[in-house]
Amino acid sequence: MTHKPGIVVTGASGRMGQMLVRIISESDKAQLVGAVERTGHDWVGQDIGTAMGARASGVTVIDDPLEAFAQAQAIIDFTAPEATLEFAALAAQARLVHVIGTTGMSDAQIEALTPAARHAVIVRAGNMSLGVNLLTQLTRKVAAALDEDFDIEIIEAHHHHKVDAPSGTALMLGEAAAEGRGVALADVADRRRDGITGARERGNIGFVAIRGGDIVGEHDVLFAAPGERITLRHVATDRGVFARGALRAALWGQGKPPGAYDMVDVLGLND
Ligand SMILES: NC(=O)C1=CN([C@@H]2O[C@H](COP(=O)(O)OP(=O)(O)OC[C@H]3O[C@@H](n4cnc5c(N)ncnc54)[C@H](OP(=O)(O)O)[C@@H]3O)[C@@H](O)[C@H]2O)C=CC1
Ligand SMILES: O=C(O)C1=N[C@H](C(=O)O)C[C@H](O)C1
Repeated sequence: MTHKPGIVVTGASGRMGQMLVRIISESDKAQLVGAVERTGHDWVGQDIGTAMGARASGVTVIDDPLEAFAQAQAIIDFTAPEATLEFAALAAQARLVHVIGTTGMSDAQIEALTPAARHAVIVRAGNMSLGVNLLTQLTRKVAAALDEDFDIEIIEAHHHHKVDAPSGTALMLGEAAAEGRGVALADVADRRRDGITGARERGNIGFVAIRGGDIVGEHDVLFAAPGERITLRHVATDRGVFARGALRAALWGQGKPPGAYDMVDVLGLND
């Protein structure tokens, strides 16, 4: 029998945490070996399956990440920036594959992952779906083909619980558009529109965030010129696409040299 990599899910009670627990439990390529929640969380001490209202899984939710990581080959982490930094240090100590889906990280927080990536395989992406990662490639190509007569706007929509804006995906798409244009996103990003903003600046890449209801995640890249418009669109209707992407990343990372990777590496989209 082949060895199935053991995976720990952090933030196991969250929307993505529960989806990951389900997807890993159904997989014949990996096994769930740990579920971590914050100290004081109601689910600590309970079986993760039972806490989710499903069948008992044999995995108890614990609040000591290091204890959980000791059993594992990979952790999948969709939590919050401060927590992700803490988990990265521990995953590096344990030489694990650390798959990071957490968004809303500042540039300084992303930079702070660098020491961990010397010891661990870190796969980080603002969106783990195949569709969005393909969309970034298309966005880069379209942006490279068009001149600044085409205003680029990135419009994203998410559920009302989401705490960060623009979404991680919107920023990935913005980076791709800026790369296509041969400019730095930081120089052209327009993230604040309120009041008398003045006319739109030529060459800027604008971001618009919609929050409402249970929208899973929708992203449009609009290229608007006088007389014509192009829209590239991705719509996620099921969080399973992110969880399956993350599991694929955790498996892909096994045996890879330490370093910082993304889903384009995992999916081989640059090959
Ligand atoms: N890259 C991708 O493909 C995707 C990324 N995401 C991102 O994943 C993240 C989580 O999203 P979602 O599941 O909807 O959010 P939830 O709020 O539903 O879940 C977050 C989980 O992380 C836990 N958590 C938060 N802060 C800490 C902390 N400091 N220490 C320990 N645990 C912590 C929460 O616990 P508690 O409830 O106790 O706070 C909760 O269990 C977001 O950043 C989101 O943008 C989401 C979908 C796809
Ligand atoms: O918070 C979410 O839900 C999502 N977050 C990611 C993001 O910020 O882009 C990915 C996905 O769109 C869902």
